[in-house]
Amino acid sequence: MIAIIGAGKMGEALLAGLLGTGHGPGDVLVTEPRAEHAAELRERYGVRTVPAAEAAGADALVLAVKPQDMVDLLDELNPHLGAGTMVISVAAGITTAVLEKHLGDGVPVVRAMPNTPALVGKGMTAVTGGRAAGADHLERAQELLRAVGEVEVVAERHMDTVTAISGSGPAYFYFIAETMVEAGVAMGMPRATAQRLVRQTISGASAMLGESGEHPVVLREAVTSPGGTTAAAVRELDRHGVRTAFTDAIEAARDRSRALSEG
Ligand SMILES: NC(=O)C1=CN([C@@H]2O[C@H](COP(=O)(O)OP(=O)(O)OC[C@H]3O[C@@H](n4cnc5c(N)ncnc54)[C@H](O)[C@@H]3O)[C@@H](O)[C@H]2O)C=CC1
Ligand SMILES: O=C(O)[C@@H]1CCC=N1
Repeated sequence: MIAIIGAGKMGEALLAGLLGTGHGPGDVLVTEPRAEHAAELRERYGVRTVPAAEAAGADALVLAVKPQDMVDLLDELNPHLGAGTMVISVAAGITTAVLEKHLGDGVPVVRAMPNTPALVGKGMTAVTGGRAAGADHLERAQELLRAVGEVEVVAERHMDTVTAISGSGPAYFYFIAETMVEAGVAMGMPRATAQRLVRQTISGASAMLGESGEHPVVLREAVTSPGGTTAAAVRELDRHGVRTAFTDAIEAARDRSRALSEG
């Protein structure tokens, strides 16, 4: 039995991803304190919603509450944990040391950082194991998360960078998409047309990146005709320091993830 505690944006994406890839609604318990949302989840997915103390007996607990709510939740779960229950936290910044401190040293914990494309089975998750997590626990966590996309095992020191790159990463693409749509509208294009062009362009570009195995520079060069339109656009991006802005943004996300571990 898998229990998802906190079915907000990320918890629900994992729930939907798991149910879409072979897990039945009877295999998953959900804890969600917002009563109205809990009712929607029961209706939409056919899962059972239960209090945290009951969910704590599942074989694998996936904790998807906000980092700021995590310590209270860990303290609430601690007395109810089943023997051998593995705990997977997806919270940004919450270290395996914090999880162990509040759950007990012998509890196998895995810190994971997924992203919302898990909802459509295209997630990217990085995982790292705590002190009591053996190879079998890490394998079980990977197997569970592979249901919603790809999984990479990383050293814990990289987890804040993972959060900044793949955890928050989808938002950067939506930001670009939003900007491209608005640019089209500003130039007089009907909004629906701009949205269609941008949606298919970004999903086509992503598919090429994913399927070709080419470095992004090679793919960008193939679009950049000598003396043409793309070169003119890229020159403007460079003039405005967009590369530096992106690097600074990703560093800010990494630093925020670090700060969240300090409470
Ligand atoms: N949204 C994203 O793209 C990603 C989020 N995460 C992590 O997932 C966690 C949740 O983030 P979001 O889903 O964006 O936030 P959210 O605010 O949408 O979801 C949090 C959920 O937890 C519930 N909750 C609060 N206290 C609870 C408790 N004591 N027991 C059970 N449920 C409780 C809330 O009602 C809410 O549904 C965060 O720790 C975040 O760092 C990780 C990767 C990506
Ligand atoms: O914004 C956040 O804090 C979470 C973690 C990664 C993506 N969303």
